[in-house]
Amino acid sequence: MVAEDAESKRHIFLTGFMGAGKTTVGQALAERLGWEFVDLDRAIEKRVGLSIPEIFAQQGEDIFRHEETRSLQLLDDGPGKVVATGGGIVGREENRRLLSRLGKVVFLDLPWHVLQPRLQAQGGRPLATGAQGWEPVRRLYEMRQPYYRQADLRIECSGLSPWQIVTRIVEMLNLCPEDPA
Ligand SMILES: Nc1ncnc2c1ncn2[C@@H]1O[C@H](COP(=O)(O)OP(=O)(O)OP(=O)(O)O)[C@@H](O)[C@H]1O
Ligand SMILES: O=C(O)C1=C[C@@H](O)[C@@H](O)[C@H](O)C1
Ligand SMILES: [Mg+2]
Repeated sequence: MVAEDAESKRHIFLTGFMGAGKTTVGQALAERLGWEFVDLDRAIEKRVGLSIPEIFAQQGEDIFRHEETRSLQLLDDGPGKVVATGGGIVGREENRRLLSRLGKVVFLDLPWHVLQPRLQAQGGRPLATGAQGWEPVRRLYEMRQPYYRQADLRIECSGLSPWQIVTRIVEMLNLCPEDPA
């Protein structure tokens, strides 16, 4: 059992829907802080030896979700890391407990009308292909909002560059106030 003290809450987790900028902002935040960056989706792909679309197609979503929880449990005891999570990580209660126990959770909040074109342009996400139209994806977005909103910090990202978002996170979490952006 990990104690819920400042020492155990060392990581910074970026959460938010698919396409919200977790990877982009996470990399920039890690660079700004000089911390290691971890992308949980990439960590799962490496451990399983398959891409996320392959895991969903060959093993199913349940196995993917199991691996997702595992990837949180496997975050080691080393120094704080900036962690970009998968868009669905907030779906499991166990994950939500792990996130808040292990670090500060930052929700990158964007309205659906900004996210949808990004998802359409990029493709490659099993739960957001648009193959059944975009309404089921929008519903998933809406369903997850209350869970994302349990974060320690919510950043309204509309109209902000990744670097501006990073500056806001650093300021709001008081991460290195002596170091100007
Ligand atoms: N603040 C921003 N302003 C404009 N475009 C952005 C911003 N942040 C990210 N993007 C762009 O949005 C797209 C999605 O970003 P990114 O891959 O970082 O999101 P994500 O939340 O990690 O998505 P997922 O993990 O679901 O694939 C990319 O094309 C990225 O360049
Ligand atoms: O929102 C989701 O459920 C997902 C988001 C991606 O980051 C991946 O974790 C996977 O494609 C599932
Ligand atoms: Mg990502």
